[in-house]
Amino acid sequence: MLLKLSFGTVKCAQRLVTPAVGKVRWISSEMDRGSNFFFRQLFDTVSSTYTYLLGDTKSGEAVLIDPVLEHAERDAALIKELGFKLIYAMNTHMHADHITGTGKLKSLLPGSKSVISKSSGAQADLHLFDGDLVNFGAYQLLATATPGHTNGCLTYIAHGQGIAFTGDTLLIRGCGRTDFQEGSSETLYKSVHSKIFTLPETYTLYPAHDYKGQTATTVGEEKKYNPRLTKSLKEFVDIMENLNLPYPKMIDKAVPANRVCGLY
Ligand SMILES: N[C@@H](CCC(=O)N[C@@H](CSS)C(=O)NCC(=O)O)C(=O)O
Ligand SMILES: [Fe+2]
Repeated sequence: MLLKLSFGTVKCAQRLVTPAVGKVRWISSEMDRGSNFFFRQLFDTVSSTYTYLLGDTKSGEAVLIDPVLEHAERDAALIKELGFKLIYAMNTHMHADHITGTGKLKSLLPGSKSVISKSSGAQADLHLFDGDLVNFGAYQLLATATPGHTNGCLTYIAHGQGIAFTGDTLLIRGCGRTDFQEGSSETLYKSVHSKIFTLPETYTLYPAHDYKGQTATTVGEEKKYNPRLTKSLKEFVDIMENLNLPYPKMIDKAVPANRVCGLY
């Protein structure tokens, strides 16, 4: 099933336009400074969560991936300041360690819609299925099902930019744990090997968390250096069974809240 999500053309905000060239230069993308693709990585120090703002500086349409409730005002202010119109507040999955900001952002930025996978079991304005395309301006994210950490985990791939947002499926030199929600080490291993490690090695990967201060990785690096996912399936399952991680402090509050976009 291919669901195309798109909004009508949105007029470029006045202050984003450089009259001489008719497009934005001063908030250029970190991906490709010659394009209209805008990228910004934001961070929550409490849960070590990365939030990503992506936008089309020409149309003004933007999406936000994995916003955190406590930073909804920060994110909304940045979006407004830059002249973007948020069309989708999206989650890679139903988080267990923090409450999503998608519900609050809908009221801070009227017109935006919350988005998550159908198989997450969470409420949202739009439910995604594997293979759906999320359009914002001239750009697209391909929603790719990568279950294992949870049933509903999606990796959002921007093939045009050679980047992907892996949520908790693949972390830098790590991966999401599989000992709660609908976790399955076998499923996660298959997801990574079939959907992420098959991408071009130059693709940059942006995870939902990092606990050591790193910001991004590449497919090639993880295929070579990931200490868990370079192993055989059997060794991987054994590693995952022996992680002995403490339960996320917020899990009992976060999961019920995230079933309803953080509005509880
Ligand atoms: N200590 C943190 C939770 C840390 C944690 O469990 N992180 C998750 C991603 S958030 S669901 C994870 O999958 N970690 C894998 C790993 O190897 O660290 C807290 O209490 O919130
Ligand atoms: Fe998670």
